[in-house]
Amino acid sequence: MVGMNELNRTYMPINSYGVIGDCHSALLVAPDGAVDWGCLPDFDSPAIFCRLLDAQHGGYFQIAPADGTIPGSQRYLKGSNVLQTRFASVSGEIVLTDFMPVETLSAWPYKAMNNNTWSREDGSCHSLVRIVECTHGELPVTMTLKVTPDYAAAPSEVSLVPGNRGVLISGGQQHVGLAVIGADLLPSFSMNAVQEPDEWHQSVFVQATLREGERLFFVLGMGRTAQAAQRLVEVELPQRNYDAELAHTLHCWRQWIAGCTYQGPYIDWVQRSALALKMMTYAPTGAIVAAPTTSLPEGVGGMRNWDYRFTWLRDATFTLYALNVLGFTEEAHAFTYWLRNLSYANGEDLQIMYGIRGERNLPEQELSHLSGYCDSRPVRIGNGAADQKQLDVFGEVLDCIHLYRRQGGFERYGEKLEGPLWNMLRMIVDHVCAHWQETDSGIWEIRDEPRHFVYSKLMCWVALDRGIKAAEPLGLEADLPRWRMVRDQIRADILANGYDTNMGAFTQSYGDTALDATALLMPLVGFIPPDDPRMRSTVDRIMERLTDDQGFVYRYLSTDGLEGEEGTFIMCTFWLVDNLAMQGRVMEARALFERVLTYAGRLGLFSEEIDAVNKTALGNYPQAFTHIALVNSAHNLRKAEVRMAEHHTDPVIAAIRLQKQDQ
Ligand SMILES: OC[C@H]1O[C@H](O[C@H]2O[C@H](CO)[C@@H](O)[C@H](O)[C@H]2O)[C@H](O)[C@@H](O)[C@@H]1O
Repeated sequence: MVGMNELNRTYMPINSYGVIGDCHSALLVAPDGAVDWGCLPDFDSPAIFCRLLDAQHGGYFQIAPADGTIPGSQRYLKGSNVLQTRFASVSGEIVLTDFMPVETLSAWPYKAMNNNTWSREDGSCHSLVRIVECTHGELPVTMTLKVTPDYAAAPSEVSLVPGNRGVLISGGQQHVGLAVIGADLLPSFSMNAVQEPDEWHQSVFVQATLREGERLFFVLGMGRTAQAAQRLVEVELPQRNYDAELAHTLHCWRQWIAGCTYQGPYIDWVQRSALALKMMTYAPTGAIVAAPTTSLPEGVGGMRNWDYRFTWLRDATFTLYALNVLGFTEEAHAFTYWLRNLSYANGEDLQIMYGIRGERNLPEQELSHLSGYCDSRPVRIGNGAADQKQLDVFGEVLDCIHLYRRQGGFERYGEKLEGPLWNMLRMIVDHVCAHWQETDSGIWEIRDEPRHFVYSKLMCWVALDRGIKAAEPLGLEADLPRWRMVRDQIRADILANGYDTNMGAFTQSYGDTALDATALLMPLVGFIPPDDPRMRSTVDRIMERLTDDQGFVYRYLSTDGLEGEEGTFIMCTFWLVDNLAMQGRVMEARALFERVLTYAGRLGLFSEEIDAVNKTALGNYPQAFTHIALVNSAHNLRKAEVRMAEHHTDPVIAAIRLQKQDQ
């Protein structure tokens, strides 16, 4: 019998998914107990579960009541990325606990750039643990496992391990082992494999009735070879103690989040964001992905579908900035190692993004055999943006190292900025001096003619500014007179060419009247005071002309060389929150911030964009950019509220206000 949950299942809202990870990869788990997205063992491995991108052909791994009408509700165990899905009915309740075990969440020590998850000698590695337990009454349970290796492009061979001990599946270069533990104690247990209509894949079904207190463990691992997968299922996985691994994994996440220094309102949101960001770090090398998914559309049915399972210098340094704000520095330490080990000959040669092991070659391909999330084609893997010139990334790298240095990061780990890292930064600043006047593709990676983007110039200014601020006090080798001169030139250039006096706003690019949300970053990077009249009117113009009916911000509305439309960009809305807060418009800022929060999924996770018409989540998920900006906005709101309270003349009222904010 096939459970109802497998029938007629199409697409779930993007932000309805729970996400679990082990800092090597992350999986998306739907509230009906189905893992619909999974690239194992690493973020950039080919997906073995991709029902998220093709409801008919993509693989998935579901554990749920046989009665598919029983709804599941998800929550994270407090302070962790361990996910629980509860299914309750009149006859009984089952609880599904999903996690990827971690030995440590310390970002240190990693091994080398060419390192990956295949770290054990026998070629086995990290795993997905799914524990299903009946907590009262009794309930028939179904497990369905459909592995579709290589993004469902490779056929697979399935074999059941005798004695109901598990399943082995091989296809393409991927070898999966599923160990089933506890079947021998359940007389009702049955397991069988059924050919799928596509003839390429088989699905494995388990049926069992669980009574109160009874449990089944399903543990999925990857082997480097078919033999390694077999050894996993027959020898290694059954020997492990999953209660102990769950306790240890919980302890690791809770110990990590306990390091969060943020105190203030929205703490649960901030901590969930921090936990999501940490999940996007790749422990073996210190890299950080922009999101663990590919091709979740920026417009449903459209072609704006991109692969985010890579490390953009921009996204990664923004992530570290947010983690730094929260008091986490180890991740920045690990990232500086990744950065230092990138291969490049000079500034020209430095890419804007790399693979998680520093790979330079990320060819963009379309997977035409997948229909895409809600028919949003094409599904892409790889990302052509890797070959673009984007001059802003230099400023982002310098700014991130600047904050890390100011927060004592180098001293904390007994390191110095001098040496290979400074050589790299100096090379970057010199490169900026030589190239800041050029056009580029900008932060939004437009696929159109390069332009003189104001934001790119702004971040060139930041690169110079932070370079000077590091070199001056530390006496580091630098062409300071040139750096100071170029910094001033860029500033004058932006003010002369990037501000439209008729419109009263900083523009997207020189000689253009289009607006761009990145203008909101100008006060945040210290280029201009937040209450400068030019900044105030820019904020007003953005609120008038670059927002939807909820006041959410589009990144731009100008052409970008791509077809189709997209939603409002959540990170940009948070930048507006920051600007309002910094201008003292704290009530407006808080209202906007709270309105955005209503668009999170039930677990507090966000994708990249919001559909202005249907009010649904769009884009890759969970998206680092959004969670970074949420953290920064909570922090900026708190600072603005403290400032307001301090300036209130009546100390009693000020104290009451502050107390209220802390509740
Ligand atoms: O809009 C077109 C571009 O969209 C993607 O880029 C966006 O995501 C990146 C990762 O988060 C981010 O760094 C960039 O600022 C965003 O615009 C896509 O990766 C690009 O290939 C595409 O051209």
